[in-house]
Amino acid sequence: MSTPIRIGIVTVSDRASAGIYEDEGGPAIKAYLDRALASSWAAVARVIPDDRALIARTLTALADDEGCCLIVTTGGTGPAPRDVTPEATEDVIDKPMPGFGELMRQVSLQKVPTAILSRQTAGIRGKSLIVNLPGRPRAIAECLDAVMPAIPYCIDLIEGPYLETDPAVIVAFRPGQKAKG
Ligand SMILES: Nc1ncnc2c1ncn2[C@@H]1O[C@H](COP(=O)(O)OP(=O)(O)OP(=O)(O)O)[C@@H](O)[C@H]1O
Ligand SMILES: Nc1nc2c(c(=O)[nH]1)N[C@H]1C(S)=C(S)[C@@H](COP(=O)(O)O)O[C@H]1N2
Repeated sequence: MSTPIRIGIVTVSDRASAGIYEDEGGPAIKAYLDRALASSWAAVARVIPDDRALIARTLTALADDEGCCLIVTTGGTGPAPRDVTPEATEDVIDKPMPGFGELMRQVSLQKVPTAILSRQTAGIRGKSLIVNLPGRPRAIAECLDAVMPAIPYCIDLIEGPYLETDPAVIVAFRPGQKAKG
């Protein structure tokens, strides 16, 4: 039996982690991936406060111990004093992938002028791709729609599992391969 594809979902929010409000971000990422992915996969979800060392430890554990090929974070990307998700991401990655943040800010700017306030980034740790999303739950689909087409091929390149998407939702682009569907 092949190992199931594991994807980390990390909500970074002081208030959601304290139970002051219900986390909508993590479930929105899971719902998005359930729609977009045709491969069977399992979510490894965490809800944690905006603490740089804890975020870094959580990302490391999901990549190294839980074997997640993709880790999507939500929250903590802005300019506020406690927003440190990009710093924690940079603490643990071997390789930055700046195109993700650039593209997500560009598409988000079509939706909201404050898109430039997000410092969201991405990078590779071992065989894991880490992608930051802003905290507002509605930002999740706005950002993932933009970067999702490139994610399966990125995971191929880092020798992760072969991720299939539902082409009715997202067409995965793999250079040299005809689009399916
Ligand atoms: N996980 C979440 N679930 C539901 N709503 C959220 C979540 N994260 C953020 N939001 C909403 O988006 C707004 C902006 O998110 P942001 O990440 O800036 O929160 P924040 O002000 O840093 O506070 P916190 O870290 O306590 O979520 C929040 O005020 C909240 O209304
Ligand atoms: N697509 C999208 N991007 C967005 C937003 C949004 O609503 N949609 N909110 C912006 C706002 S208001 C902020 S402050 C920054 C940082 O948000 P965070 O600190 O919750 O990560 O993301 C920005 N990017």
